[in-house]
Amino acid sequence: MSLNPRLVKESFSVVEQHAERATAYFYGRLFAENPHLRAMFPPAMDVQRDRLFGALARIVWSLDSPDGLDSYLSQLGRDHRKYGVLAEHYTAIGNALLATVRRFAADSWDHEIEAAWVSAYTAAANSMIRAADADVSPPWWPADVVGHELRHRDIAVITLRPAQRLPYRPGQYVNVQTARWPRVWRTFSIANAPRPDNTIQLHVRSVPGGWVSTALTRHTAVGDTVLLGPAMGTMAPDGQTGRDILCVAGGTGLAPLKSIVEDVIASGRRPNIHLLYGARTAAELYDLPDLLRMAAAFPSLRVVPVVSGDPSWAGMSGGLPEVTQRFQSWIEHDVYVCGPPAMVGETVRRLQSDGVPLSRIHRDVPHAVS
Ligand SMILES: NC(=O)C1=CN([C@@H]2O[C@H](COP(=O)(O)OP(=O)(O)OC[C@H]3O[C@@H](n4cnc5c(N)ncnc54)[C@H](O)[C@@H]3O)[C@@H](O)[C@H]2O)C=CC1
Repeated sequence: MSLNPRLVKESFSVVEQHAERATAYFYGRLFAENPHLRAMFPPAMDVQRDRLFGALARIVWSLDSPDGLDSYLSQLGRDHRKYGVLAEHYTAIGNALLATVRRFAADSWDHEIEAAWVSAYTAAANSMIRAADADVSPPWWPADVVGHELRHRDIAVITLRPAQRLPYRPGQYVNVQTARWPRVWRTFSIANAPRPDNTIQLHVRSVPGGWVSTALTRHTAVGDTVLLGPAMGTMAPDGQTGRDILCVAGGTGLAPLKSIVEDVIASGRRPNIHLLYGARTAAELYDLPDLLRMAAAFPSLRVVPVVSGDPSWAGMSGGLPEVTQRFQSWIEHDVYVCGPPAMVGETVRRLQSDGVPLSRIHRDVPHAVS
């Protein structure tokens, strides 16, 4: 059976128009046919549904880029070990997925499309299973909370010490589970470059209705334990380019960029680094004192705090996408952008229209932080 990305993409673009109903149908079908699998999922399925569809969309639209797809599937396969997923579960999931796309793309469905989906799913599942089987690291890491600072009424900087070393690259994120909400995992970026004592820091804003973010900011203290999944994500710094660096950080989107900045500094290279760090109010610039200390120690780092909604702020004011354009040209820079999705999208659009090649702009795919 050969892969036929075009047929899979065409039929998926029809299913995408009914994303919400299709994911509800998928899980309904999966649990009706395999009731024992329900216990592997969290009680509330809303975020899980979005995640499934996001991952599926990313896989389908990358079918023509085998290298990127394979590394994504390998990460996904390794990450799924923390749910206790076994090879046989992929058959149940594949059956429910096929039933779902068949139903929602019914008008154009035929044997050829069915064969294209079966072969794409089989290849994807095999990549995930292979990566999971080959992984000798733990499926998850218990980590002690060794520091908890509430820096703003709903933003905490939390320091964790995993029981075993958790390997990661700067710019990556981890899934986190708290004792308060078993089986509910949410992603947060690691905010520091790897340290000799293995501690990692997370920047967490509690969002309305956010189970894990609220548990971490309001109901977690030094001495508690959380669980961490393996590190994921592709926004790693490219040490080879020798170019200067621009980082544009919105709110707690600062976390992965701080890790990248620390890593560049630790590498001994001294490119000029501009870090534009934006918040709505001055009080929400929760990490500014620390960033200013870093800038004082490393003159090649320039930190510019930017506030978008506080008339009493005497420093640079405005929205990050527009403020980014007030400086010199960034055409020769490597650029990293992280923060609320709309801010990231608009900043990238403006940089691109100013002539910064997309290949030098790094952003990670959005992930649920709640
Ligand atoms: N905590 C973490 O580890 C990570 C968080 N993120 C994401 O970063 C974001 C941080 O959110 P908050 O701290 O609540 O940020 P926020 O809503 O307080 O905004 C931070 C900055 O982004 C700007 N901004 C917000 N919405 C905008 C829009 N529509 N257009 C242009 N600019 C806009 C604001 O003006 C401000 O400068 C979340 O979306 C989160 O998912 C991303 C990666 C890691």
